[in-house]
Amino acid sequence: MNRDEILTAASMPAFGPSYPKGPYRFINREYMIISYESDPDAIRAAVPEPLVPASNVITYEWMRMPDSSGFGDYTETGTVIPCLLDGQPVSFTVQMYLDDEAPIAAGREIWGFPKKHAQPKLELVTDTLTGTLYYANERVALGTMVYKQQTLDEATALRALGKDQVCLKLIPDVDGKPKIAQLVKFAMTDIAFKGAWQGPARLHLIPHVNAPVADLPVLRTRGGIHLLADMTLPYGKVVHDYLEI
Ligand SMILES: CC(=O)CC(=O)O
Repeated sequence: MNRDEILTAASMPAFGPSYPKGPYRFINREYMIISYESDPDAIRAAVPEPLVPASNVITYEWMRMPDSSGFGDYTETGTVIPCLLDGQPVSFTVQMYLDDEAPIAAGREIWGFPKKHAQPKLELVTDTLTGTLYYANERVALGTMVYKQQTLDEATALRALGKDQVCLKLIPDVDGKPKIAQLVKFAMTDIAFKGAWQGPARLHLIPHVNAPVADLPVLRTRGGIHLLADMTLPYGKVVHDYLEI
């Protein structure tokens, strides 16, 4: 393998890369997003400066991605905190759990998604849209929402899907010291809306040391939205570099 071949490899391992180069297109990406009130001190502790929490209402989300270029068929779940960055609204992803190695590796290495391997599920069970998360054989999250009872307008859904997102990317150097410590921003593009609904939802989070979803406790559930769309995840942009300060 020569230098050019090494530098154009899509990802590690160069001999059988975990994921190809982008763009990454998702067909029929389905979301169940449950909003809930949580503890303001716990929220502040989970948010890296200079991001500032926008409110004490945060979201716990499930995503089904049955047809994703380069990544395949997988399910993901995790916590997102609405924040402000230089006064602008962004969504900060605190933790994510998924069942597919390719997007775990790509998500962590490219954008800094806080992804861990686990067993999430999002499915329609009789009349109930149902999300679960199992970590190390234990159930740590259960979300339920009524199914397609009330539509949500397309403009609101597109605003939610296209909102700027931010991740904290942390990659150590060979000596264990930080090599990359950045906030990375990106937003979904080329969104093809396919449907959106809203309605009552419930969320139950169970304490677990290695999947600490319940460390942002549910004080009151506000409601859920259910979205279906195609979209592209583009590369990101560094908006804050902790090593340059
Ligand atoms: C690869 C990714 O990080 C995208 C996703 O799983 O949402």
